Amino acid sequence: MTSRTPLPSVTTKTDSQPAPNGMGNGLFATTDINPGEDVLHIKTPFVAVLDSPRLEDTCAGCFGKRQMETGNELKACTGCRVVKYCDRTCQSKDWKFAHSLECPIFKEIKPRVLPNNARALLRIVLRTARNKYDPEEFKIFEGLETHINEIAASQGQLDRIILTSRAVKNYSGTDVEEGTVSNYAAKLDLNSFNLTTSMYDRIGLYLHPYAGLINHSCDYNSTVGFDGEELYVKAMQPIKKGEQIFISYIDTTTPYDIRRNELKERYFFDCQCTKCAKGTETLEDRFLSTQKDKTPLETAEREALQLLQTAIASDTEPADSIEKLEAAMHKLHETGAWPLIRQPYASLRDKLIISLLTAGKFTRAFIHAAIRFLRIDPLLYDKAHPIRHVHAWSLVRLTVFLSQEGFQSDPKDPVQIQDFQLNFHYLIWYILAELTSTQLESCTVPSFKKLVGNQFVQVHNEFKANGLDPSKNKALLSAEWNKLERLVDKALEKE
Ligand SMILES: C[S@@+](CC[C@H](N)C(=O)[O-])C[C@H]1O[C@@H](n2cnc3c(N)ncnc32)[C@H](O)[C@@H]1O
Repeated sequence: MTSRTPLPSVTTKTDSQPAPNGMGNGLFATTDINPGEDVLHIKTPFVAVLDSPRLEDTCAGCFGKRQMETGNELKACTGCRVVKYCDRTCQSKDWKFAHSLECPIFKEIKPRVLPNNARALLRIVLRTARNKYDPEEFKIFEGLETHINEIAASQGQLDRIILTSRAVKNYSGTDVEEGTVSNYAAKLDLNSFNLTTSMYDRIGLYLHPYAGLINHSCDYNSTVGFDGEELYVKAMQPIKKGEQIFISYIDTTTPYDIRRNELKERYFFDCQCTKCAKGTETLEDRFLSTQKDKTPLETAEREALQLLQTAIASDTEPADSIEKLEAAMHKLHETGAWPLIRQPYASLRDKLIISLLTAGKFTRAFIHAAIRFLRIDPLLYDKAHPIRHVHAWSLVRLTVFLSQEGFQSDPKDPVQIQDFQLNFHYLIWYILAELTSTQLESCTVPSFKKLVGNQFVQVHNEFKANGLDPSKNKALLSAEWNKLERLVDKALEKE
């Protein structure tokens, strides 16, 4: 049963109610919800804007969704030349939504480009002045939490909000009072989401007041994803009628203290979820040994984090990043007590895979993607979690690439892939078959599911054209799988 709220763009199986334990309001299931089902689907944002670096390479109308399908080269808006679009369809949609109002302002202040939060605030103010918001939606927006008292106590954030609001008030010429604009800015800070592609890469920020009502738990039951401008909140576990919907505001794979500090600093609350109730007893906090003296571990962590900082600095060359990330991972590994899944180890590997791809080191990227797929993700993420599916997909893409382009192993690779005599085609089929068979319960968004489904059909048809059907050859598939397991084990021995 899907119900419609009185809000025009919202379809949901929830309603909003006061939540227990001082959480303010929250969303609660109005029916039982199965894993993979939509808890909430929002067609049109209240506001969504691209991060400044993405203005260059992402369509401001479809946020990359149509762009991926059409492959069109983006064209800059001829008025302001700040935002770009796939074509007239994307341009005219955004023009009607808000760009007609902001375009003359962007043009006037060029070459300066406002940062993402100021552009979002400007859109809210301009749309409000033109009565472009649905009154019910706006009422929920006005009721959203701001934590203005806590913000007032942290001078840095207050100063930033005041400066942004003042600038937006001036540029927009609105007669809304500066205090009200600041209140909107505080709401935006607290309640906005990372706008992501259907592959879960961040591209901007997004706000819808109804989605802003969802509270956090480190032991969350739902996840958020975007397909263009559409937001999907999907159930990751079975949710019973009356249960509260929880998402994660932060990376919940980090240890207890880090999670709690982040929630306190950014969202001003002490998390009381079931995971935090277990304190430092959960997987995320565990070391491999119980040595009493933690100094060597703390030193290794500090040094690894320093290396990470320099590795991700914008002026670091990919080859240099790779060296630093590998050195950081080695430092943690060397302690003999740091599990692969304990942060920052797992996220160092994520960043390493990206740097290896950028540097064209595809064989090593494949090895680390396989380690992540087999040894890390199953422990860190629920099987319906979109991150798991996206990582599996990137392993598929890498395997396809190696199988089509051929490869030459790098002597620096922890193992030489050719020694394992992998049959890439069967591996690709196997991972895609797994991904496809779990699509229904997975929390990924429709475009992602379509991409995976199409690729599987294509790969399966190629096998069929050669008179083969991998689903009938379980022994061969399992032999390939064992080879991959061995490759991963050997690579980890060398880490
Ligand atoms: C995005 S808002 C969520 C909606 C909010 N409850 C409201 O009524 O507007 C985030 C704020 O909700 C509250 N909140 C969310 N999750 C919480 C939790 N697990 N424990 C306590 N407060 C929470 C905090 O005040 C937090 O700053």
